[in-house]
Amino acid sequence: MREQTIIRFENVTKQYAAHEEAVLKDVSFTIERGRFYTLLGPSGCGKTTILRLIAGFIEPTAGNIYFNGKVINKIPANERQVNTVFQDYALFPHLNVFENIAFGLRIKKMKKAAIENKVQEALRFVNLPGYEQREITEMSGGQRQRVAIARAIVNEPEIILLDEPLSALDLKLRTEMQYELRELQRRLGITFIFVTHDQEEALAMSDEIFVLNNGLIEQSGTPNDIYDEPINRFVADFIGESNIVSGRMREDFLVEFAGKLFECVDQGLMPNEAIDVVIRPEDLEITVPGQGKLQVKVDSQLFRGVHYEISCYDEAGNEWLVHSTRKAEVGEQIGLHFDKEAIHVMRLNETEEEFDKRLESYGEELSEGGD
Ligand SMILES: Nc1ncnc2c1ncn2[C@@H]1O[C@H](COP(=O)(O)OP(=O)(O)OP(=O)(O)O)[C@@H](O)[C@H]1O
Repeated sequence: MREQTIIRFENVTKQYAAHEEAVLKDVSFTIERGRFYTLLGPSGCGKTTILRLIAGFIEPTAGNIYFNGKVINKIPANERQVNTVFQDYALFPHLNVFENIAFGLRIKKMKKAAIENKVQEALRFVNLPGYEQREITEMSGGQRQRVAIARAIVNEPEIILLDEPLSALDLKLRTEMQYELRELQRRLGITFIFVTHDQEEALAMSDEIFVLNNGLIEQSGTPNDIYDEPINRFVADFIGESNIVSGRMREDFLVEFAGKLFECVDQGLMPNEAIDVVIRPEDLEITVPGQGKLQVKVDSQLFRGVHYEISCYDEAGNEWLVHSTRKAEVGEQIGLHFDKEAIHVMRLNETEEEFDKRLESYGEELSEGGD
């Protein structure tokens, strides 16, 4: 049986020039076969560098990259079972759709009839049957995107790398292509590694997300894990809109912020430990003044189509962003209610490993408590 792990990075560092700072710093992770991964992070954090290392366009400065259990640091790109879909698609403008897709197969000297079959199959996969003779210049952005994907899948790679492939498309087409790509990955069962700096795209598409910052993986996990339990301020801020305030853990299940004490579900921290607290805007509910857990004054309001985005301030001077279907008036005093589960306590400078252990210990205590 084939191993489930397809790619493994072991303490990989990449430095482009000897005197410059490393752009990847001692990074380790595994990629499992047949899943959809997203590398998410701000510009320059090292996403494309990871793709290039997997594709074989560059070599690590230190550490090892494994493919199906074997070190591949020095294996050239053309000998890897990996294909890349680039941001600008990198299609050949002087070749028609058929020839663009057939290109890699011709290089491999595949027989004409086999090429014909494979190209037709790839075109069916990306919903472009009948487009063989079209010129690339006569295709729309979304269609070019599909040709680029067909060109990657026709080689039957074990992994497809996608470097911001949707960034050139308008919002509507982009959303359509997100569905299409996700669906295509499920049907093909090939491992996809997708790069984006758009957190909504990452949440919508991925089985697993790696959040990168400054050459390090800050957190990895399912979209739900990362959205619901961000490990630190950076991740909480990067993934969706958040209210992040400084606080102190008074004792297990009791946290202090905005000058008050609140019941929470977190435990295992030091008494009086300084922490950050995250509450998502959609977890705050507007109540009449005097009720709710926090008293705030509305500072501004924006209509966002589905909800109002309301910015308010508490008496301690913290800003709170609220997503609500209820309208508020600028200057109005309102109360804010939230459940204790909506409070996410983040330890300052906690590593991902420590964070996972802490979460696991909650799980164990809960199940013990339930017995
Ligand atoms: N060939 C190179 N030589 C020197 N520095 C490089 C080279 N390629 C990338 N870098 C630098 O390495 C860092 C990481 O680049 P990388 O392209 O991996 O980031 P990224 O997260 O993909 O960013 P973006 O979203 O802007 O594409 C950046 O600071 C970049 O300037």
